[in-house]
Amino acid sequence: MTNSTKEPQGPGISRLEDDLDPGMTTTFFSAPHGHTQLRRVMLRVTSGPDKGAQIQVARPRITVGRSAVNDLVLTDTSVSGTHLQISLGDKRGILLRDLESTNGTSIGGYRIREAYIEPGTTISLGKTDVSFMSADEIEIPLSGQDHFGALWGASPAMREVFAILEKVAPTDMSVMIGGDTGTGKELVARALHDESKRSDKPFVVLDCGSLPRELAEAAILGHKKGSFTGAISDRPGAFEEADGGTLFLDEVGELPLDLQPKLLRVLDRREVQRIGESQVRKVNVRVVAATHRDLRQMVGQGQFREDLYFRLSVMTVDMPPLRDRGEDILLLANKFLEDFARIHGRSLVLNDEAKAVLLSEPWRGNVRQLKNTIERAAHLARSTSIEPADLHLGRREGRPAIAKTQAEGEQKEAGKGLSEELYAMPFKEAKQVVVDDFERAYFARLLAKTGNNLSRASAEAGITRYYLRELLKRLGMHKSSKKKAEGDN
Ligand SMILES: Nc1ncnc2c1ncn2[C@@H]1O[C@H](COP(=O)(O)OP(=O)(O)OP(=O)(O)O)[C@@H](O)[C@H]1O
Repeated sequence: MTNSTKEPQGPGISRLEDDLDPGMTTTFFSAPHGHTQLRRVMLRVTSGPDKGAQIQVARPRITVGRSAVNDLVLTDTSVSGTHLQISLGDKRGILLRDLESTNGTSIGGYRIREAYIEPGTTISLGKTDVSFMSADEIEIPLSGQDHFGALWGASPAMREVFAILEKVAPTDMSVMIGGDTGTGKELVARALHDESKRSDKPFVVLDCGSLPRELAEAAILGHKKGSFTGAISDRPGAFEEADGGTLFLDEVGELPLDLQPKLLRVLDRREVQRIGESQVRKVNVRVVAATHRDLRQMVGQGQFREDLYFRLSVMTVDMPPLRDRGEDILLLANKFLEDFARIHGRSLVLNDEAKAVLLSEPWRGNVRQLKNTIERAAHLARSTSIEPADLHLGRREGRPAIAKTQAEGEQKEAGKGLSEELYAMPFKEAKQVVVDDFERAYFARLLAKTGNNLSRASAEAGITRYYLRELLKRLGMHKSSKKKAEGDN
């Protein structure tokens, strides 16, 4: 049994590469100009109900399990939907990870949660043994460009993404964009639209993560006046609004399970029926979706519909984290300084020490965090040169406490209770520390009060939902609010 006809995924997807085997995608290592290395891996089932089955794949993450979304699909009933994952993108080696399977994953009789493995390792799952074997390395071309739309990057990982986007953009293919927060998923969706023949038609964003459950269906399908409480006028849904153009389903993994068949129906039939209406309206929409979650794992765990997954993932692009593409850090930082100069009329450069600090950061918040860091530093810099102190990095551990005590009444006297350390800092830096802390506390309380409902929270705060979402993202509070909201629903 092989699943080599499965839709390929990840950067370097071979679907468009005639010279590569189907199912092949890439893992990149430092490479000569114009090409990147792929490592093709072979898995062979050596015992169990599927004995003899084997696959050859070359993609950054390979999964094994019973669901059809896996690269190696097993029929063994003691194996979980998505049982285990093998990651080739980790610089430290080939990482095997059990995906919280019911019956566990073992090597040499020892149950493991995570382990680095070598070719030749036998992995046991359920009643099945799978031999992990190495295979040959091949090369695929990289884009000659260092940007695609507003997306910049010169690393092989980004050039590989650009090469895929250049080919996919002019088509009507559905694209699923994966990757951590702040890696540029929304920018990819916009660029795909801008570079397509639909560019003069609408680009509509539907953030599935912040849609209140009771309004989600109407947001997708639209509604007729009076069809439910609050439906005060006829309204088109996202598909109608995007007609002729592109609909970007952001955080699609957060879409409630019971709504997923409705979305699938619209995608299959290319028509919508507004809530409360019998009329059917034709729509011509290209769908691009994004998620920071592992959708294949969600499918395996029954949290996301398999048919919808395949419908949305005709092509999959995984955005590499910034920590894996050090070459891009200074390029992006300089781009953000150019943007700053254009907007504020002030040209700044990074001094050598500041560059070294940037290169040593782990960038957990990815490009968004880098952008915020550079913008803040540009505002704080006292000369035309940005110094390490302006970057405010490495302060997290030793960050000054804002208040020594928050006791009632003590705040009446201006500044009473503020840490002495703040007074020792330059004014702008101190103010930023205080404002950051205030914003975090304010929005934490607001989200708790409104049950993480962004629409209600923005109304209470007197700001737009879009602005609230941007603020929460900047403060690193966006995802947690979504997760909580999901639990509430
Ligand atoms: N390659 C890039 N070049 C230039 N700017 C980038 C790049 N990647 C991300 N950015 C900038 O970083 C910020 C975050 O990007 P974006 O919102 O697209 O990320 P995301 O992956 O969609 O994040 P989230 O999952 O949190 O919604 C934006 O301001 C965007 O313009």
